[in-house]
Amino acid sequence: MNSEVEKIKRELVEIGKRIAQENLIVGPGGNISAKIEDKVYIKASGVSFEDATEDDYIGVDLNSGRVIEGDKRPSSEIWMHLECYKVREDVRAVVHTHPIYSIAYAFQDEPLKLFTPDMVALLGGEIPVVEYVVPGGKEFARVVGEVIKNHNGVLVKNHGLVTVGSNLKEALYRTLLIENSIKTIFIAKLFGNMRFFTKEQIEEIDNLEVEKYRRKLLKEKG
Ligand SMILES: O=C(O)[C@@H](O)C(=O)COP(=O)(O)O
Repeated sequence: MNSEVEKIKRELVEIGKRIAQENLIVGPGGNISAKIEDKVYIKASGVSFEDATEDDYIGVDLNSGRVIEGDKRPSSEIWMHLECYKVREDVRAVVHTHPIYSIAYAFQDEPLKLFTPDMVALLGGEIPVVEYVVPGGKEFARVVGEVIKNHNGVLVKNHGLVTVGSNLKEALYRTLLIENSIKTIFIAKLFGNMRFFTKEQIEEIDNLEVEKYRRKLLKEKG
């Protein structure tokens, strides 16, 4: 195994454990992957993030979906992960989780709009909601891929959240930020007031040199 593969598998294990600690899934729910050239390393199906070791991350050929490394079955969401890489050259990592607030929010039929500088800098735009699709198939992959062409995440009704990034950390931070932002909306509505950014405010933040620097750092270092 080459050192790049060893490194990515170590990172997959680490990020998977963080996902479990953050309660973004329960038991074997959710899956993550990372791309190296024309190979994708993805969690094995049915394995819990908290238990997963490096051997539970399976190498799959990006174009055919054929297993090329590992002796377990890859995640049932392999087609969705491959589709995210195929629709966007810049995507190098995919995180799929089942976060409580995100699932609840998706029933509102409203895209998640931006209301903090972090959201503008990290999410890069609103997060759409799509209708429920049977998990694990090519239709699910198609529906998610359609949104990922132009967005860094998608909320799937009755299911969960998918985020992408140029590395695993960026994809994970997007998941955490979406879940936290939805918690904020929930609390703000209890207090009684809530205000989203205007188009002008978003553009203003997007053009700030300090935000460009922060974004660049995360993309480079992961
Ligand atoms: O919700 C599902 O069934 C899947 O999307 C899932 O999260 C876990 O599937 P595996 O990766 O096959 O364990």
